[in-house]
Amino acid sequence: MGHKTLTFVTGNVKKLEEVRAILGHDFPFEVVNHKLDLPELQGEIDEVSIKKCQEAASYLRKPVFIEDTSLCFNALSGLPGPYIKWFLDKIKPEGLHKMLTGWEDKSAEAVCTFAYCSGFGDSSEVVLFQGITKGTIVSPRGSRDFGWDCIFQPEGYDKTYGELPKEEKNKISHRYKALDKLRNHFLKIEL
Ligand SMILES: O=c1[nH]c(=O)c2ncn([C@@H]3O[C@H](COP(=O)(O)OP(=O)(O)OP(=O)(O)O)[C@@H](O)[C@H]3O)c2[nH]1
Ligand SMILES: [Mg+2]
Repeated sequence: MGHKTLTFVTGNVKKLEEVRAILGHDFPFEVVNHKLDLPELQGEIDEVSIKKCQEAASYLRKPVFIEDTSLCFNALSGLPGPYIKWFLDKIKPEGLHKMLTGWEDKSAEAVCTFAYCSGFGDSSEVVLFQGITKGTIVSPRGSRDFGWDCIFQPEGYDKTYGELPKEEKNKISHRYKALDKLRNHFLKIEL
């Protein structure tokens, strides 16, 4: 069991750190990282993840999994959504918070979608594992180590992801919820 591997294609070291921490030592597959900055199609969350996964699998010519993270503002009908990376790059956490000035509704959803492709080629089937954590967009507080953590305050908490200890975030996060589904899937199937 211990020698089975799963290839996780991501260029984001913070994601990789969280994935390893959340899956922990009990997960019977070794997660091997392949660092690749993949082209990302525009569209709805599921579509973006499916294409990203097929792209990675056909490039590496082997089964892989990828992850795509969206931050969806309810007042903006789900935007920035899968485009959060570019918004964050250009306007930083402060700008993201300011985007909601003028809107009473500051609620948001952090959406994590893992996609696994067991073959390669354009028609290969892709399985999705999605986790959603609801929260509120607040002015930046806490660690700026990772993306927009400092402006996302999960529902039921008075701290942002950036203020919570890593172990706490990893128990309630969008990524944790998605990985829980992925874990159950891989525990059930024989690779
Ligand atoms: O504060 C955060 N807490 C998180 O839990 C989190 N997860 C992702 N992100 C950021 O949101 C964008 C997603 O874009 P994204 O999914 O395309 O990622 P990426 O391009 O960095 O890596 P990858 O596509 O190679 O895997 C990128 O800016 C990520 O840094 C997070 N920020
Ligand atoms: Mg990306």
